[in-house]
Amino acid sequence: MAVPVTEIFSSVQGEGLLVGRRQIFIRLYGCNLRCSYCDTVLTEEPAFCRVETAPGCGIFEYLPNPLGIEEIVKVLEGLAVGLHHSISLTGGEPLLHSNIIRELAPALRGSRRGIYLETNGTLPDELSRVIDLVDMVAMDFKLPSVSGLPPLWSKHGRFLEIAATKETYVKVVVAEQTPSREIEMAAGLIKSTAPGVPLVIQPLTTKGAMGISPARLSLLQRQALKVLDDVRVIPQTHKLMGML
Ligand SMILES: C[S@@+](CC[C@H](N)C(=O)[O-])C[C@H]1O[C@@H](n2cnc3c(N)ncnc32)[C@H](O)[C@@H]1O
Ligand SMILES: Nc1nc2[nH]cc(C(=O)O)c2c(=O)[nH]1
Ligand code: SF4
Ligand SMILES: [Mg+2]
Repeated sequence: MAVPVTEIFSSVQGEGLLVGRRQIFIRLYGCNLRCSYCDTVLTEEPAFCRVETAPGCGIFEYLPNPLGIEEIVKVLEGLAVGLHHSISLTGGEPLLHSNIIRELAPALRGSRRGIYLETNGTLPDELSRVIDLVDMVAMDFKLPSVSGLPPLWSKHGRFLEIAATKETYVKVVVAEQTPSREIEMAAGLIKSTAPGVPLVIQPLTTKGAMGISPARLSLLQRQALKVLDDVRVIPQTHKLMGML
C-alpha cells in the first residue's frame, strides 16, 4: 500500500483533551477543505516525507514518497513507539485516505492507548469505514466566521453520530469575529446528537499570538456552558513551547 506522508514525528499533543500526552504524529498528505487559518495544508504532494531523527532536535531525514506500511512501522520503532500514549493520524485530512487507514491502522501497534484520529469532521462515510480501527476521535466543527468555509453542520452532525461510538470530543477554532450564535449552534448540535461529548474551544493562533481577546473567549465559553456540561478552553500549547 502506498501512503503519501508529509511528516512523522514524536512530540507532545498540544491541543484538546489529550494535551500533554506523548504522541507519534503521522501527517497524511491532502485535504478536502481549505480553512483560511490553516497552519498545515500543502498544495502539492511532497516528494519526501520528513522524519525528525530525534525528538526536538530539528534535524530531519527525508524518505521518498509514497511510503510503504512496513517503512512506517520501522520509523515508529525508531521513535520508541512503546513510550507513547498514542499515535495521531492527522493531516491534511486523514480520512481522505480511509482505504489506506484500513490497512495501516492494524499495523500501528505498540503505543499504550492506540490510535487517535485528528479530523475535520466532514467525511462521515469515510469515518464509518475506519471507526472500528481507531481508539479516539478528535473532530472539528468548522465555524464559517473563522474558517471562511460555508456551513457544514449537517456533515458534522452525521459525523459526530458515528464518532460518538468511540471516545471523542469536538474542537472549534474561534477568533475575535466569532459570533455567539455559531458557538450556540455548535453546542446545540452536540446536545442533540451526543450530549456527553466534551467541547473544546481553541483560540485561533496567528503568528504565534492568540487571535481572540480574553473577554470574547470567556463569553463564548459561558454561552456554550448554558447548553453543555463540559466546555473547555485550551490554546495550541505546542506552539508556545516551540515544538512540532
Ligand atoms: C491541521 S488540522 C489537521 C486535522 C484536520 N484536517 C482538522 O482540521 O481537524 C489539526 C487541528 O489544527 C487546527 N488548526 C489549524 N490551524 C490553526 C490555527 N492557525 N490556529 C488554531 N488552530 C488551528 C485545526 O482546526 C485542527 O483542529
Ligand atoms: N504537538 C502537536 N500537537 C498537535 N495537535 C494537533 C496537531 C495537528 O496538526 O494535527 C498537532 C501538531 O502538529 N503538533
Ligand atoms: S481541514 Fe484541517 S488540514 Fe484541512 S485546511 Fe482545514 S485545518 Fe487545514
Ligand atoms: Mg498542527
